Amino acid sequence: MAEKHGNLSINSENIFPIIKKWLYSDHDIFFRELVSNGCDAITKLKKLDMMGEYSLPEDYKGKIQIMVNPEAKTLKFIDNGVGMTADEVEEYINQIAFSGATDFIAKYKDKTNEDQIIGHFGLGFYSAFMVADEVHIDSLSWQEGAAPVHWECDGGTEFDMREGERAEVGTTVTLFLNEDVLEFCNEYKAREVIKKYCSFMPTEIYLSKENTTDTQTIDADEKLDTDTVVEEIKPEKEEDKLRYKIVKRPELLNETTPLWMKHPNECTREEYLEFYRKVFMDYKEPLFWIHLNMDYPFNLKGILYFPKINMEYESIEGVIKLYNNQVFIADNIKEVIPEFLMLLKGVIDCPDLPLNVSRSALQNDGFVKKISDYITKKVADKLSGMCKTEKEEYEKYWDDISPFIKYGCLRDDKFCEKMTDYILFKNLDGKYLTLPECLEVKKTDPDEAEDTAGDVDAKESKENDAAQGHEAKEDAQTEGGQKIENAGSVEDEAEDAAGAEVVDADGNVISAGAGDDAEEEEEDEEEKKEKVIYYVTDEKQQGQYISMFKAAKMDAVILTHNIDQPFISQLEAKNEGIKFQRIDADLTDTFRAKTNKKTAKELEAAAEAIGKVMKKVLKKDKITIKVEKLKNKKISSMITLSEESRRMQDMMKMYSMPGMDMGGFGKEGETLILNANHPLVQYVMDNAEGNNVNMICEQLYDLALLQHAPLEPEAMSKFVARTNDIMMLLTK
Ligand SMILES: Nc1ncnc2c1ncn2[C@@H]1O[C@H](COP(=O)(O)OP(=O)(O)OP(=O)(O)O)[C@@H](O)[C@H]1O
Repeated sequence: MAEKHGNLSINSENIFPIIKKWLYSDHDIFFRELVSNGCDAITKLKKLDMMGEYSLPEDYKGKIQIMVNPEAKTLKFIDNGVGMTADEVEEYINQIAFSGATDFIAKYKDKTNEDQIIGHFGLGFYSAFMVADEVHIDSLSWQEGAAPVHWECDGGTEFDMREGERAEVGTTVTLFLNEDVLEFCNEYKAREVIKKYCSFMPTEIYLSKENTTDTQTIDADEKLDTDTVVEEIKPEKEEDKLRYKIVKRPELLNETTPLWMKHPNECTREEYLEFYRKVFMDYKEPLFWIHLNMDYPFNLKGILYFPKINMEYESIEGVIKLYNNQVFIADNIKEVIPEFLMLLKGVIDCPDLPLNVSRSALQNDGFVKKISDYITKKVADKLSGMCKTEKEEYEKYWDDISPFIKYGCLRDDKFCEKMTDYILFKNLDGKYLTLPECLEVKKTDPDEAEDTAGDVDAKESKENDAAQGHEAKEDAQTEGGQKIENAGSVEDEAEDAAGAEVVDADGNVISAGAGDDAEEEEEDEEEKKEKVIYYVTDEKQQGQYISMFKAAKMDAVILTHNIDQPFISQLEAKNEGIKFQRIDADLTDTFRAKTNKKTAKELEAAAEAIGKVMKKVLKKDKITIKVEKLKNKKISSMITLSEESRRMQDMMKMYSMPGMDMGGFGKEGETLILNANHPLVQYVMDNAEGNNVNMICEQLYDLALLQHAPLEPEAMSKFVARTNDIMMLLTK
């Protein structure tokens, strides 16, 4: 062919400095582009063979060789694909590819934020100039009679083309590296980058050092025709084999059929685990995985692993690697993968993705949204399916996966809808219940429960027999025994007791609704509709309340994770009639002895009197003081903290700036409940002016506080000193 010197048809003065500067942050991407071109060329040649237009040699094996040469400061990409004729180089490299690169630059040169470009697809061949001062192409086309072509360009707008010397069909691209990026011709660096981008490309990729003197030793029977023997190693003992020292073989760096490309039925558990270890370098076994495999309406394959998350010690950071036809694009592209799934580890391969567009365009791409929705749906299907058919396994994983699922519910409405019935709640007995199971009504009779606790005297027990009979009948209909109580049902139950006369702890007949006005009944109706799920946030701190609940055969669920508060708030917002209440938020009727209206009035009056004394002694005006007749006579005092106030306080704490005074919000909604059934409280009621009343009041308050939260340091010192004083009294 005639030598040719030409001008590259572009308007820009020189696009290469722009390419170099602009793609600076991930300029290793040229590896991916040049290897991809080689892969494409091999695929094309195989297709020509299949179509009968070309005949591949018997022993043909498509492969890409990458050769580093630190001395010459070059990098070579050699493929045995279709190759190019001079005309094709003219068309594809001088015109199309160049104009492609120019368009690309023109489109994005004003975007200062490099992050806006996904993977820089579309830059192709010219990405070589990001790192090379000069690039050569040596190619021989598959076409019969084609002459080899040599093309070179030194990074300006001019190129030279002449007949080349390449003797085999295929292409060699040689990069003469810029002094700033010589690291790329270091074998180790090259391996790292190739592994990053090309680990799963569909053609074998070999790395070697040009003219290397490195050697390796092999058994004689392993020798290949391509090996260069440096030395024969004679066996020392007769029974040993003959060995050869050979020039180090090129190293195969990729896996051409990654696990996600196989059908799930063909993959073994060990293969999934092996793949996980290799790709994510995580030697902890994942909990389980989902193999995505779909061809319609779009092509998507992948494997998502649920890693074992230890929330207390590690921050959760997943990795989802995105591939396009086995070519790595990037990690964690949130436009394609729903954000909450970023906690997982996995690979997604979607050849249909439009990757040469900006991220903002991806966000608005309906197709990308569909992919994202599909992934979400698949994950929800897998989880709900597991909950339905492998409940035991699901329960086993629950503690690990629950923060992830709850986070998903908070972030994604559709996921939330699908998962709501498969969220598990661990109850006080360590059993896992679904939300519907939690809400199943357990018509508990407080008195029967109290009997079991052994804290009710015989009189009370007998008096409530009527209600118990009813309870037994109901219980038989309630599946699984102990359920979380339906607020409002307790009172109704007692009153419904088929005309039975219900008597309070003092022997007074309760009016059982006869005297109640219509308004009260309406309120009951309202209450009935609202289902309360009690919860515990700290099993140790709320231990006293847990004991009370257990004694009363009431249940609660354990919600100790940070994410639980926003999660339950969302559940409440989305499910009218469901209310979550911390175990110490209020005194439920279950714990109160039944009283008639007269006693209630008396207690109110007593509360007012004792309240004054208490407030004065404790120097707290905000505190609410109630006097109740608790069935458990061992409890003298307890604190409740209204759910709303507590949530508000928690929120304020969470958002408070350092140093912000929280005092204004402190303890609002706090109620001190004094048990009129306890002799100490009775003593205070009867002896408001008594000698030790102050001390008793303070002690009652501190004891109540202690069961609810740790004491502040100052309060603790006072408590200890006072307790000593009280013990001194015992010595007298
Ligand atoms: N190793 C190669 N063997 C044969 N043809 C090649 C080779 N490298 C490049 N080409 C030809 O040059 C053209 C332009 O390459 P370039 O990498 O710039 O863009 P592309 O591969 O078409 O698309 P992309 O921008 O997605 O990489 C290719 O389409 C191909 O026809």
